[in-house]
Amino acid sequence: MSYTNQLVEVDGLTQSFGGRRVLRDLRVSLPPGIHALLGPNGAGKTTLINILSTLIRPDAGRARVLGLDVYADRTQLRQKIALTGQYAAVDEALSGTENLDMMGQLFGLSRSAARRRGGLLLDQFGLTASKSAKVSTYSGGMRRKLDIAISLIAEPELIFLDEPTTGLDTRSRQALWDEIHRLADRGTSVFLTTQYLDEAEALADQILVLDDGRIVAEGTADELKELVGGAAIQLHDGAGHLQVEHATDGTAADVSRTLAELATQHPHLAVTVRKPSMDEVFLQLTGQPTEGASS
Ligand SMILES: Nc1ncnc2c1ncn2[C@@H]1O[C@H](COP(=O)(O)OP(=O)(O)OP(=O)(O)O)[C@@H](O)[C@H]1O
Repeated sequence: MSYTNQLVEVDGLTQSFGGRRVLRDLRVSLPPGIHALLGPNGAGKTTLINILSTLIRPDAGRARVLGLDVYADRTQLRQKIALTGQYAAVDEALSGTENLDMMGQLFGLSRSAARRRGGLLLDQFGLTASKSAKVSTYSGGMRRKLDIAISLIAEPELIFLDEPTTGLDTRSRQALWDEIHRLADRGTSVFLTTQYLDEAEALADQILVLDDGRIVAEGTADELKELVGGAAIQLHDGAGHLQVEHATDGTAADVSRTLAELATQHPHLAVTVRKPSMDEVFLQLTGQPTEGASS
């Protein structure tokens, strides 16, 4: 297998904790870009992100990120990636600005560049008013935002975001989405886990669905929707009960031909063209609704 140019290459990756298999013989190959890992609670998402970001040594199999082995080349790899979700980088005794200054300079930015970019990130995440206060006085949400800002300061080649918007307010969530798009435009790849399907759909080029330690589906949001069946024409009675469902490829020609047939048989039923939502896709693939499912 050639590992050149791939962002992530995983082959036969297996991980167990206390005799329980959490990842099962994973095979994944991802080009640079934005990738979302979706899965229900306990599916193994954090375990996979921890292996790819060098925090855990896998039991068996190979994993390469940016062409580097996650264990053998971990020192080199750590200089090219950033990981959020653990608050590990945040120093409680320093202010928000000081944390960003320090991490920016650790990643090789000049003092003035670190201060400038740090100021921008503090502003984007709504932390400007608290920038001089010690982090020990921050709320949980504020720490989370600062953790994300810190990981974005050096514009790494690849950033891992473990459920980055869980618990964030709408403004910060939007700020993070904007920042992810901006980073991607500048060539930084993103690998994120999320329970929000709209987030995966809005951000990711490719979505991996992980269930019980296995990748059960992979593709763009549209490709995943195709997997659970394409569009359908539905006819409802006056009480809103579904009476007839007819598959369609969704094209105008097919919809109009099908409707012409249905109209003669059921002239008084109401027509809807239904497309599967990402929530339905997720439910069908994993058998579980998502926490973030809105419908
Ligand atoms: N260090 C560990 N020791 C023992 N069991 C672990 C360890 N880390 C994870 N597990 C178990 O492995 C399984 C997968 O956990 P993981 O955190 O990877 O799932 P997840 O998909 O990220 O879930 P969530 O969405 O709830 O965060 C869980 O059953 C968890 O309890």
